[in-house]
Amino acid sequence: MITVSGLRKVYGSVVALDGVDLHVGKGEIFGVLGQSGAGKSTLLRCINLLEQPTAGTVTVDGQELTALPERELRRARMRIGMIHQHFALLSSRTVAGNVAFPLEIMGVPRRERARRVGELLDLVGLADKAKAYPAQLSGGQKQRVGIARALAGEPAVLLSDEATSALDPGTTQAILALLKRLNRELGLTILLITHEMDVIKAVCDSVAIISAGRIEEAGPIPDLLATPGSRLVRELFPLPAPEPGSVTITFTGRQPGGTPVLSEAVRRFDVDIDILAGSVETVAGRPAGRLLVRLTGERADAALAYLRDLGLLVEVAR
Ligand SMILES: Nc1ncnc2c1ncn2[C@@H]1O[C@H](COP(=O)(O)OP(=O)(O)OP(=O)(O)O)[C@@H](O)[C@H]1O
Repeated sequence: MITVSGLRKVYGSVVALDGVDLHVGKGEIFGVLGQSGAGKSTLLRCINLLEQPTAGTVTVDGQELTALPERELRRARMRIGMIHQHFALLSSRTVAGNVAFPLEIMGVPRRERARRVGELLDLVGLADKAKAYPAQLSGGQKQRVGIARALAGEPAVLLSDEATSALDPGTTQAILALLKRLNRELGLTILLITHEMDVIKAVCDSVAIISAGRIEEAGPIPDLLATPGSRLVRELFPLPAPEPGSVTITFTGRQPGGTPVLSEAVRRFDVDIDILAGSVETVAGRPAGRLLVRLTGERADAALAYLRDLGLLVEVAR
């Protein structure tokens, strides 16, 4: 749905994007994770061509935006919704007026506009706030208005620029749940940028980690969880450096659910497992995590092979 190839953006002597390749599949929630200054906002602005890339191409929904003349680009941009960290609402307009704004620009007739605004406010759970002004809303409600407005043009993709960074943790989870629901119910493709791992954990199917204008690693989260040495895994589940002979076991979310795999290994192979450190969390709706253990017993190697067969990533420190 979104393909970015060889994207470069240079501001004077600053290389903000240094050859970025990215592919976001239809119906995916794709997260770009990176620290401040990594190039996330520049990437998002280059994807909807608010910023002209120095080099490279951007294709959205089959249309190469970097090849379009300005007039066609304006039309194509209407199919790209965007939500912002600080909501970017018009303070002099009501909630309904804010959501109606893009429809006015598109020339949608008044009655049709009113109908669409009603539907969109229903969709985001704000039907009772149509006549309120932004100043009368909570942060979470303002972001719901932002989302309704972004959906007005029936976009193929929604870009989210740190949309939950200004919200408290509870409100963040509610907004992420709303995005997930829109993704599922409307088949909406969402590309979000964030510096928060919690956002990635809560809703993303795929992730790209960006650092100094380059993509360090990218892919579906279950694939990255199963990749030895993955930076995502190291950041999600930090562990102390393993001593020689100790074993790092990564639960990739792919092992059969409901099986207590470690106690099963202990029983079957008559080994002892000493857990030295670990963390397990729900990632993309599945339990995943890492344990640092010491495994002892005559059949320790067979126990490790058994765990590998179950889809766990097992690494023995040398
Ligand atoms: N308009 C600009 N002019 C000059 N340099 C810029 C401009 N916009 C961004 N940069 C530089 O490009 C680099 C990437 O910035 P960008 O805003 O994309 O990072 P970011 O990952 O979004 O950071 P943050 O999370 O702090 O917003 C930074 O070094 C920044 O200073």
